[in-house]
Parts: sequence; C-alpha cells; structure tokens
Amino acid sequence: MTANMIRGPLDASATPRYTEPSTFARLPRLDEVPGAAVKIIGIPFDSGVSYRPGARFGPGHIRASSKLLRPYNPALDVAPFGIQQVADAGDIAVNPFDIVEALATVEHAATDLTADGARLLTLGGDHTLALPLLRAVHKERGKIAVLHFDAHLDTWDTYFGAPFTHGTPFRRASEEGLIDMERSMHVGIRGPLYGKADLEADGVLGFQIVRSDDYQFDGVRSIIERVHRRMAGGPVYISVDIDVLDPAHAPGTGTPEAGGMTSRELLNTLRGLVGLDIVGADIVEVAPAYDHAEITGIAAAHVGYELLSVLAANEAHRSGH
Ligand SMILES: N=C(N)NCCCC(=O)O
Ligand SMILES: [Zn+2]
Ligand SMILES: [Zn+2]
Repeated sequence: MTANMIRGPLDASATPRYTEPSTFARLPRLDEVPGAAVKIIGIPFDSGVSYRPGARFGPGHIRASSKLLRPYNPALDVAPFGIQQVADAGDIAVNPFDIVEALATVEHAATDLTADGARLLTLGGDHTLALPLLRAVHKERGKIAVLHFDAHLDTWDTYFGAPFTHGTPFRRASEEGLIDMERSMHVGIRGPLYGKADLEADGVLGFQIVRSDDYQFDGVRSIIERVHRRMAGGPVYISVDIDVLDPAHAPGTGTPEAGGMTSRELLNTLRGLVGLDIVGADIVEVAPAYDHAEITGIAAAHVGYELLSVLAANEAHRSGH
C-alpha cells in the first residue's frame, strides 16, 4: 500500500473530537479500509477477576479516553497512524458465563484477525485474556518472549480451584509451552503476596523480575537495557496490566496496589522498546467504574499510542521510510 492511500484519524479541525461513534484515536473501522497492518480489538470480558469487577467496560472507556491523541509522536519522531494502516476492528463478543468457551472464542477470533499477517493491539478485559491471545500468536510464531507489565505475577496456580482466571494466565501459558522462558520478564512487580513461595514458584517457571522499586533505584534507562539484553533476537509479546501504574496514575482497576510506577515511567519504558520484534500486545484490567476524570482511561490510551508508535518506528526502519 502506498503512503497516500493510508487513511489516518479524522481531522479534529473539520469533525469535532466528540462526534462519531468511538474508535481508538478516532481511527477508521476495519470495515472502512481495504485492510490493516495493525488491528485494534476490544474484548469486553471480566469473568476471570478475583476482586473488583468491571473490566468488561474497559474497551469502550479506553476508546472514549483516546479522542485527544494526535497524529505525530515527537518522543519517537514517528506518525504512528501514517506509516502503516491502523484500524479499529471493534469488539469480540464472548460468553460471560463460560470462561473456557470465552477463551476459545478469543483464540479463534485472534487467529482470524491475524491470518493476513496483521498484528493485534487488544483492549481488555481482564488479564485472563492473555492466555488465548498467546495461544493464537504461538500458532503463528512458535514460542514467544513475554514482556509482562503488572503489579502482580499472574503465575498463581488456581483460585477456588479454577485454572483460568486473571491471576493465572502466565502459569497456564508456560505449562502449555507457549512462552520462551529464557527471554521473558515481569516488570513493575510489588505488593503483598500469599507467601514467599509465590516468588519461588514464579522463579522456577523462569521469569525474570524487574520490581517497581527498581524504577526508583536504577531508573528507566537501566531497565530498558535489561529488557533488550533479555529479549532481543526473537518475537516479543507485550502484556500491559494497567495496575502496573500506581493507583494515583490508574485508580480505575480491579486489584490496585500502592507503590507503582508513574505513567511517565511506563511511557518512557515503552518508547525504549523500538527494535524488538513485537508480535502483538494487550492493555488489560481497565475498570472504568473506579476511574475518575478518565485518569486511567487516558493512561491506557497513551500506552496504546506508544505501543503503536513503536510498531510504526519498527516498520519505518524495516521499509526504509
Ligand atoms: N490484576 C491481575 N491480573 N491479577 C491480580 C490477582 C491478584 C489476586 O487476586 O490475588
Ligand atoms: Zn495486576
Ligand atoms: Zn495482571
């Protein structure tokens, strides 16, 4: 596709920002364009949560909070919607009463949406969704490194005997052999655990941990270097649980933990990922009922914008634009 055929966001000086049904960043819907290299997909599912419900309303809230995003990202000197076609593919309708069925629906929809080689940016929904999204990516690319931003490990075994919950996706994914355990990391971990054994069990799986406190003691640059040392040289899937941010920066989430990173630290970390082979990403656990003044929605929208900017910068580099 040539550059002048690419459709970008609606022009805010011609169509005010608060008109039109919401798509992410006011991008076109997938059915309005011939195809898209990057597809944004909402998954309104929160049947896997252990505490406050409400992340099923995350996709709509993130879209509503993304209307102010502009086409040029000066931090990376890139136009995230101008290098390749990005489109909003709407929502996947999933069964809220049957988690196993919902996960199968997500896996199949993600497989269909990426059959043409497109990459997915998923708006959740709770963190259970990372499992079917990794299953779909694994079918295409084999074992993938996971860069997991979260206050929580999400490698617990079961909750009330249930294997598929928002606290267990990365345990199930590693058992299923989807993850390259030599190259995967949790970033932003903090807060009380059930016991020291949680960390030991996670270490046995093979994740490396960057603690939230490392941001204070080591700084963003050194963490970006750690990520590249660990993850370069193969496919990387990025999963962003919005509770990686401090509740001051993201109150609208189901299992908040004090002592998290700032949105500036997270956005700068994401900008540092240019050059990694990013095969897909998700933003999960946005629960608008606990949000105020769109604080969490705006943070999530900017996380999405930076992820799209990294994909665009990689594509610009690849195609020599
Ligand atoms: N927010 C996510 N994904 N997981 C939190 C699980 C914390 C718990 O119930 O102990
Ligand atoms: Zn979490
Ligand atoms: Zn999580």
